Amino acid sequence: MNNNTSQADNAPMVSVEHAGLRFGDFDALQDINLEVYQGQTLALLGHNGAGKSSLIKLILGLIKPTSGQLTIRGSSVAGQSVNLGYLPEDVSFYDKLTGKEVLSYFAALKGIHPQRVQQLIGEFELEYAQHRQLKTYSKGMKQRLGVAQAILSNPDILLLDEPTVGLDPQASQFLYEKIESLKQQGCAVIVCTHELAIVEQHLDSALLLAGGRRVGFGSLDDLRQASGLKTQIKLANFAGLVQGDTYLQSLSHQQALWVGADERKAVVEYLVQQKNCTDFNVIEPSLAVMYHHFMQQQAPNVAAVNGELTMASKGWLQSLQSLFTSTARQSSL
Ligand SMILES: Nc1ncnc2c1ncn2[C@@H]1O[C@H](COP(=O)(O)OP(=O)(O)OP(=O)(O)O)[C@@H](O)[C@H]1O
Repeated sequence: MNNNTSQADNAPMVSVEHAGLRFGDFDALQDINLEVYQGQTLALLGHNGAGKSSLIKLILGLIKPTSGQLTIRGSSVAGQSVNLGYLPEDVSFYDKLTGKEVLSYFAALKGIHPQRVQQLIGEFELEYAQHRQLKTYSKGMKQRLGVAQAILSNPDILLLDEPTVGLDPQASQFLYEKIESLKQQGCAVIVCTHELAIVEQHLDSALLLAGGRRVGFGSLDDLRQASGLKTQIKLANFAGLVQGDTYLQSLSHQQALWVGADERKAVVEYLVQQKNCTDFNVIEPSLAVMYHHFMQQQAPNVAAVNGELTMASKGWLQSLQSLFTSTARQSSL
């Protein structure tokens, strides 16, 4: 892993241009564009079936795009010699092996020194369980082992498919701390997740997918700008400040000010200049709020299922419809 070059003059580690992926007559991905740089984390977000895992498989070179192109450090995936680490969605190892045996097996496959195995067992706090069979491991222990396996070779690019699913908050935090330290060493991290609150604290950019299409891409600030969602500014002395101030009155609604991303800086500067404004709190739209905003923009294709918003592909909607029809038919018999 090389972290000597600065991000600014660096070529992207991963670049995807107008990539599409078809399974038969079904478009799993359409016109996807993204870039990920050294030392950055990209979050892949989207509803079930949006195409996140398919995109990860494209980047890994496990499947080929049916249109567009994908390059790793400027070379086509097929010709690249970059070091990739991967944690699949449903990580499962042979459960009669011990944790140490699993890591040693992968290290031997990749020609990695056994010392690295012992180092990772220590880093991932698995010393106490290293000689136990995996069938005795909890979900969190297996997940830690899975991430340790993914970073055995000090990868340049690390792809994690739902790494924190089923983990308690502390275990999730632990994994993201590991990801942060890999980023510091120059690793580009791509993480696919539904856990927006935690990934929001660690991402550099996010790609939002709906129905196989890109519906948002960029840093949190870029997404805020693109969404048009407003920032809330809560004033400790709301009435005292807003009364008689036509500028603040124009921004006020329900005991707070609401400002667009482009006017936020000016409003904050204005407030700082007000003598009786001693305390205010700026609340940006969260990643979760923006996620729902971008998904709802796809309203014609969105179906509410089990109380959750789910983007439905045409085929999926049709099968759901026929299921309802057949259930209705059965109940009327
Ligand atoms: N091998 C395949 N053949 C046909 N269709 C596939 C294949 N793999 C995936 N798909 C379809 O492509 C779409 C995207 O699937 P994918 O697994 O990438 O979604 P996802 O965003 O990772 O979903 P989840 O959040 O549920 O894991 C889905 O409609 C899925 O059924």
